[in-house]
Amino acid sequence: MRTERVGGNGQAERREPRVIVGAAILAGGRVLACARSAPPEVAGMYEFPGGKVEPGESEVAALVRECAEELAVRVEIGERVGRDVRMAHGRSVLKVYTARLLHGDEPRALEHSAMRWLSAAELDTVTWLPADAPIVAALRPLLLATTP
Ligand SMILES: Nc1nc2c([nH]c(=O)n2[C@H]2C[C@H](O)[C@@H](COP(=O)(O)OP(=O)(O)OP(=O)(O)O)O2)c(=O)[nH]1
Repeated sequence: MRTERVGGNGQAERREPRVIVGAAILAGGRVLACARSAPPEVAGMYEFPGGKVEPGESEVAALVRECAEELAVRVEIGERVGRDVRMAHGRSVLKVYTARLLHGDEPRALEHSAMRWLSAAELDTVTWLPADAPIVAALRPLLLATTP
């Protein structure tokens, strides 16, 4: 996917959208949802832990790094969940992967204001960031299939 913008020389430049990765951490038929603490417009809304992929970094490496930074956990990254979600008029794209906790690690909300483990039936009990809607929809059958 590419977006166009007009550069300083007045010509259209093409640039790849910024990739944002999110981890749908699954355990016991539940997924970990994390409440953003900032910025104010989205504070309290839920998301998947993650963030921007840095230049030269793989999506999996970015997820492993973000989960360590935000939750102090080690994770194994699994398959994609849902589709690519275009955000910010195509300037960025959200990609979510399943993940599982390793070595008995327990997430701690180092950067989020709250965390909740949600079952399929509880997915709609929090307000997700708008871009996450198609991912949450794709997660529902996955959670139902893995409910213990
Ligand atoms: N991590 C994450 N970000 C999401 C989700 N849904 C969604 O719209 N976003 C948006 C919110 C932010 O605008 C952007 C992620 O940016 P961020 O600020 O969290 O990224 P980052 O951790 O790399 O932060 P920074 O280093 O730039 O401060 O993507 C989601 O489920 N998870």
